[in-house]
Amino acid sequence: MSARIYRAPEGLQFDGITVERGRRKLVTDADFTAPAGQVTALVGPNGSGKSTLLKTAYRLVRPDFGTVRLDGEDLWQMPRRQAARQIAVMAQESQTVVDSAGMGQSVLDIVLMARSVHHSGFSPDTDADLSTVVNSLETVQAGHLADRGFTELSGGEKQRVLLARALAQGAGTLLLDEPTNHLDIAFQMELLHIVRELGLTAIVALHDLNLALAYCDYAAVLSSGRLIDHGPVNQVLTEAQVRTAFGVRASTMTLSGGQQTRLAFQRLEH
Ligand SMILES: Nc1ncnc2c1ncn2[C@@H]1O[C@H](COP(=O)(O)OP(=O)(O)OP(=O)(O)O)[C@@H](O)[C@H]1O
Repeated sequence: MSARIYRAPEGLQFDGITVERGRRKLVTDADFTAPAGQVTALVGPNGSGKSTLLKTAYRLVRPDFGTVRLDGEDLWQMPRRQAARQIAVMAQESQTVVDSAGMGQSVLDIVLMARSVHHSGFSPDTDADLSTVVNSLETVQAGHLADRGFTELSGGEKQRVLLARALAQGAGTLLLDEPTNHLDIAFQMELLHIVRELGLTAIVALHDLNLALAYCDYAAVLSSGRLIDHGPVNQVLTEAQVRTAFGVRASTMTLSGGQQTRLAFQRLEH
């Protein structure tokens, strides 16, 4: 199947990205642009390469081939701090990393750390930093957690704080790897609503295809490390594509007088 390639003049562009480990290709020649100011869902079965592809954009995994560009500029050629000012991340491992680094630290301290990318050396936090942090916590309805210790929070509370931390970084691009883990259904929807309302360039790795349909503008589908489709979410997350990518029977339902679609799933009988 040929992938529909949408190229935007600006945004986050993956240009022929290949990641290898030994003789194995984890991602093969991935080629798409997450358009500026839009939310792109990155979907695909377990192990299809979603996290690996996102890691090439937040500079945890250097691509063996290809280039990741932000608004035309090669991300891997930028100074680290410049890249960090432009791209904020909420990764799957963020909870563990912050848990071990944040022993004894308050939520406020944890979120304030995100502002360090705007400081040179050890310059102190400013009132503007504090106000950004308080606003970010309030945006994710976690203002009441500010004085609590991070490690004592529930999984869902930690996810909210990590989203606040990503927002407090003040970057124009957000990368969220399965951000709805641990969240109750109301806050799963709230989180994606918040992300969409921000108007930033965002890529969100998601397993829930209905959340992708409800809150994302675009979708990119990975299967065995290859990008098999990309485009407007309603044109990509179809019954046929779900069957191809996930081996699952999907039936489309329409909502809001036909304006929106959702999917119901059934196991394929072999
Ligand atoms: N450092 C590594 N060395 C070797 N293989 C790796 C490494 N990191 C990931 N992989 C493999 O690469 C493949 C893609 O992994 P990745 O985590 O990117 O998938 P994913 O689509 O995010 O999966 P999931 O939905 O389960 O989180 C998997 O088979 C994984 O085992």
